[in-house]
Amino acid sequence: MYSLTLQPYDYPFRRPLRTHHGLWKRRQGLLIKLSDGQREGWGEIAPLPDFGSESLEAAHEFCQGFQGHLDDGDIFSIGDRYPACQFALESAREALLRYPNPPLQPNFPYCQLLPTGEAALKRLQTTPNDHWGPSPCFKWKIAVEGMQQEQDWFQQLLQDLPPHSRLRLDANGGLSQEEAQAWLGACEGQPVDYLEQPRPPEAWQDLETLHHQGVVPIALDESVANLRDLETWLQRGWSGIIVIKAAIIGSPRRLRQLCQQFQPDVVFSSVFETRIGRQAALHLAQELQRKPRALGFGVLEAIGEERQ
Ligand SMILES: O=C(O)CCC(=O)c1ccccc1C(=O)O
Ligand SMILES: [Mg+2]
Repeated sequence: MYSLTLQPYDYPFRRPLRTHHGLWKRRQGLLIKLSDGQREGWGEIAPLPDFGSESLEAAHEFCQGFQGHLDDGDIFSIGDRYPACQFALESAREALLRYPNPPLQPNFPYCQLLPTGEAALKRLQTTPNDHWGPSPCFKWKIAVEGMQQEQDWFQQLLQDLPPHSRLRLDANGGLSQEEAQAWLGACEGQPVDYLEQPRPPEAWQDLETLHHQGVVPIALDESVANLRDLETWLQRGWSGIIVIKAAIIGSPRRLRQLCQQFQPDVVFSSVFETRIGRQAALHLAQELQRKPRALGFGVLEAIGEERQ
């Protein structure tokens, strides 16, 4: 039996982030503490309803239902309607079992999220190259402004990248199939890791088509936001990249099982959680990410330092 304490948080980003889903200004979530009297473990509920997770309100109400006490059986029987709660409570339990918990730094580098639109160019132009390390990785959001404008900026961005950089483009499902084809054309021969979620999840055949063109790998993100969708894609034999937003995907235990069974090429990625959720996600990344790909946790410069 554990005691459960809930601590809501709400902090504004120093810089709001623009994506195809809109303007994002703050992060709200719920820190949870499990204690067994001797040891404690923290977890974080950082929902992303745009990606199909439960809302913060639903998660909060669900956790309040335990009235401060729960056991392993409760943790492992949380319904799939509460993926962020599954992640938070299971990872708090794992942190408790590891207690006292040494901070962990996996050896993978981070991919730096650039500001959206033209601001990315300014960021690169005003930052000394050596700030980014020897072989930097950057992510840039697209499908926010018009395509021609973005492709012009993209050409400039390629010029401005420090030597030996890699770039990831994330459309958040906002391109038409024709636009996605045009982006693949623009990326050909360029140092682009992948084009992330060019089409919305319902256009899954378009995503397969784009990936099989073989120009630049396609990464799924919104398409695999929960374990059921992830399993569907893996059973269908998806051979492209899979972005794992650990904080919203659901049960870490079931995620481990799927990764062991299918050995997918995964990249772990932030949902702008605090260091509590990030720590749990990085533990999973260390365990489950097979290729040494930059982790999608280079987000502090894009949104500003968390106020925790
Ligand atoms: O994945 C990364 O490199 C940065 C994180 C990121 O882009 C992101 C952060 C919060 C919510 C959605 C997304 C996204 O990948 O679409
Ligand atoms: Mg994405």
